[in-house]
Amino acid sequence: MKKLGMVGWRGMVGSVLMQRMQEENDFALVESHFFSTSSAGGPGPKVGGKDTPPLKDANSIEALKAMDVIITCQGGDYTNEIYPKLRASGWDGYWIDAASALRMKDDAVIILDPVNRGVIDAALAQGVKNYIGGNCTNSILLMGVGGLFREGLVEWVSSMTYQAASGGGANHMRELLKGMGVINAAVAEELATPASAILDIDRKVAQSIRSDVPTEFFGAPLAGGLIPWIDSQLDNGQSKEEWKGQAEVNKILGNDKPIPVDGLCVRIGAMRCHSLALTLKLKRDLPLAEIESIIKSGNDWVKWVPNDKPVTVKELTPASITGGLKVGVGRVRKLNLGPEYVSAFVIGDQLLWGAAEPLRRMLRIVLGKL
Ligand SMILES: NC(=O)C1=CN([C@@H]2O[C@H](COP(=O)(O)OP(=O)(O)OC[C@H]3O[C@@H](n4cnc5c(N)ncnc54)[C@H](OP(=O)(O)O)[C@@H]3O)[C@@H](O)[C@H]2O)C=CC1
Ligand SMILES: N[C@@H](CC(=O)OP(=O)(O)O)C(=O)O
Repeated sequence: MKKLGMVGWRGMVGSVLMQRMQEENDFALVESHFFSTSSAGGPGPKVGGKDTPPLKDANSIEALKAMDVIITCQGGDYTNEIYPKLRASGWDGYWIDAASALRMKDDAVIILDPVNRGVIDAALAQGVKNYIGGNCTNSILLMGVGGLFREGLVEWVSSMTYQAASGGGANHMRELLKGMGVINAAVAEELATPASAILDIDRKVAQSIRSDVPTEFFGAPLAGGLIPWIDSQLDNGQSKEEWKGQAEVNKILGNDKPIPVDGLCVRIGAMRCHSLALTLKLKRDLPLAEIESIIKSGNDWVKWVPNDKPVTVKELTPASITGGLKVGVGRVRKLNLGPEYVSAFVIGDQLLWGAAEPLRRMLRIVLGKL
């Protein structure tokens, strides 16, 4: 049995990964070893109802070297610190990583197997050993409308995003909820009094958002608002998150000639569903029915939502999508811009296909079980 080292398994992404691996019985396929950066020697997690050996030191190159496969959700700082030392020590195992640190390296593949299994298989055949999960927004984009890319139909795509708090991490999710509570508390009395004036409520809410909603993690109030910037600022005016769109989508697809992908990335007050409002310029004027069938054929997780109001407001929402593997695709229609211009709204749980799911599937691919 191959030895699997799990690093970062108790963080937010790692916990979702652990849950999925237990659901799919992945641990039965490997001899698993759990690592920690902070509590080596402490008790390991229960897997399949059984205890695991004490935690190993995630900073020990010797301990890591004994693994055949390492999956890490520990973050980019850990990868930057440990990965080069591990390779320099002669380790030749498979490194499967949720962090962005190695994504654009020449010796790494961005993994999203329902979309780029061919790219992954070719890399495995060439002996590539580094397999990195994609940026959540781009993985959801491709899980949603990957069929159109597969058919070579996309000339360019503009992607305007609505990204959940979980993309920042657990503390960001907590900050959003605290902020919601602060706003509610500021007007609780008025809300309990039906006759109270709505403009008085609105004034108090605005005051509360400006002064009292916590901003420690997001740097600006998110509850009751939005933040039109995600990640750092680049010299060309893009945010880093926006830059990743074109860079990662084309690397995932293995394109020699890049398809332009760009748009604005916006943080909103959803918990863990990222959404994207897309404008796609297609290379041809296709009937809507054909576009629908190509999108549906993209992969088994596409949840097609017809462009009708009642079903859209019920099914194409975070409330419907959160916690599941289905990626909703709807609001597909021709735009006034011309017959090749098509809109789509894509929504997915960013901790599943956006983070954890491609990692556990890559383990199975390495093991020859998928
Ligand atoms: N958040 C996201 O949406 C996405 C994140 N990623 C990547 O995954 C990385 C990990 O992200 P995320 O899971 O959000 O990070 P977390 O902050 O939740 O977890 C990272 C590590 O923090 C340590 N830790 C310290 N205190 C606690 C605690 N109270 N509870 C749990 N863990 C604790 C754990 O390490 P230890 O056990 O060693 O102490 C844990 O593995 C990111 O840096 C990013 O590179 C990728 C895609 C999406
Ligand atoms: N940046 C994403 C989350 C994330 O972790 O992305 P990446 O894996 O590319 O660093 C967000 O905030 O929604």
